[in-house]
Amino acid sequence: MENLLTTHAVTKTYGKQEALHDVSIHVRPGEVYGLIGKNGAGKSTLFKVIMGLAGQDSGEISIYDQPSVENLVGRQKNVGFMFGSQFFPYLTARENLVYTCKLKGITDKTEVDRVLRLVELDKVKKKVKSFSMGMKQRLNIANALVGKPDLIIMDEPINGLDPQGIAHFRGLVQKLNREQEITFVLSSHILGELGLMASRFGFIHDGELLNEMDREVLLEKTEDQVILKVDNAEKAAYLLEEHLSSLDYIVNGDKEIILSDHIDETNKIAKILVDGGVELYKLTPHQQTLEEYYLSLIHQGG
Ligand SMILES: Nc1ncnc2c1ncn2[C@@H]1O[C@H](COP(=O)(O)OP(=O)(O)OP(=O)(O)O)[C@@H](O)[C@H]1O
Repeated sequence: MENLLTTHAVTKTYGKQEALHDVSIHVRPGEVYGLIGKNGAGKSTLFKVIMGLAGQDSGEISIYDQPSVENLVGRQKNVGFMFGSQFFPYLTARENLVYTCKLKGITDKTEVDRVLRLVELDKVKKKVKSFSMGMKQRLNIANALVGKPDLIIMDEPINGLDPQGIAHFRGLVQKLNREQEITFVLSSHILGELGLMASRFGFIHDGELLNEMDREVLLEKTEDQVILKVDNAEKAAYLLEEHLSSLDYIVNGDKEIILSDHIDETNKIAKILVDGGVELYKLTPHQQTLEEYYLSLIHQGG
């Protein structure tokens, strides 16, 4: 089986608003797939369509290489889904999970203990209302783990977590991925948050999938740059274009230029600018961040 989950050219409109346009994603078994897109990009809609909670206008969903149009119940059984927390605050984690088991028709009495142990909530007795955000998130994962799904989909799971909570969440996802062989699809509007966690990425923007790529490829794309602070960015750009070949740069405001090539020639660059009468305040080497790469991807439209 090459892909565990695929969407084939899925399109979905709400009235006149096209939330998804021809979206095809490919999630392979065993990977942690990060779906990245800013607010309103279509992430939640795609997950709802995958889970059968919203109908698509056209296109298909396949899970385990099976077109799942007819098999909605099977789809929901095989996939653990987290879409915001919907727990009873006055019940404990265990009591909430007993309820989930009932909803899913699971009669195995050991299932609640199994999932509580996996997320390290088995010793916690207090009610969910006094849980921290991090504990609620672990309960969310436990909830998705009920019934031993092979695939867990989580919409914006990192939203609201502090750095320690994010680190714990990351460790848990990686452990479940490795030891329980669970495939994850996680969405975020911040690439950096999933940068350390996901092995593959899909970038969605205005309802369209711009690109899918492995993490190694993504990391190669974050390139070395040089940032020039000058008194006149427009004039500096003109001078550099005149003296250097194949120049890749962005003028950022009136006083800044971000250069992506000729970065080993900083002496030459400084001389061109100074000789041309541009005042050079600062020249700083810079490693483009994942977030900056993502913004440039959106800017280019793919
Ligand atoms: N039930 C709905 N009725 C009408 N429009 C909707 C509905 N749900 C989503 N949309 C619209 O579809 C587009 C995609 O929304 P969606 O919620 O899927 O994006 P998202 O990437 O999950 O963003 P967010 O993180 O803000 O939820 C948006 O323009 C949104 O306004």
